[in-house]
Amino acid sequence: MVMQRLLPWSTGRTIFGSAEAALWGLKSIKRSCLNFCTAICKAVTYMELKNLLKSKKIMLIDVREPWEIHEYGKIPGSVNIPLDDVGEALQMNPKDFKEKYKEIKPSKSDSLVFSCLAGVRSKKAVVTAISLGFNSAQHYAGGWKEWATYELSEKKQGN
Ligand SMILES: O=S(=O)([O-])[S-]
Repeated sequence: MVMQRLLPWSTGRTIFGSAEAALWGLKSIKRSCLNFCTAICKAVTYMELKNLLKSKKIMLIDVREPWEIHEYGKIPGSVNIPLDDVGEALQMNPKDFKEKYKEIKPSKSDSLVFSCLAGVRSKKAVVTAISLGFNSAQHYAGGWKEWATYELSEKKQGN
């Protein structure tokens, strides 16, 4: 009798307890992912990117959508691979990559820098690239937004 009275309460508590545990688990996973991204996503500055581009030692991959590039412009020398295609592109065979992107496919030891508008998508691209073994992948957190601002002010100063 006592057990019967307790059962609904205890079942409810169990369900509630499980939901609470699941929620805590999800929050903890989210926190870990954010920490993971922050820890592994190395970022380059505007000046570092400029120097890297000059040295031709990197492949700069712009992960914005093609329409954004047509509409707003792009960092000279960048290759457009939209974020959703990054994983597939980095797993393509070199011949298909060359055919599709008109560039030599980077090797896992090559330096990759991802950029987007303001650093959100490029950070995700770094996580994808690193998960595929491109361990020196970095991103330009300032993105097109910062690049365009700096370039404009450099032009105004006549540099
Ligand atoms: O390009 S963005 O994802 O930073 S807005």
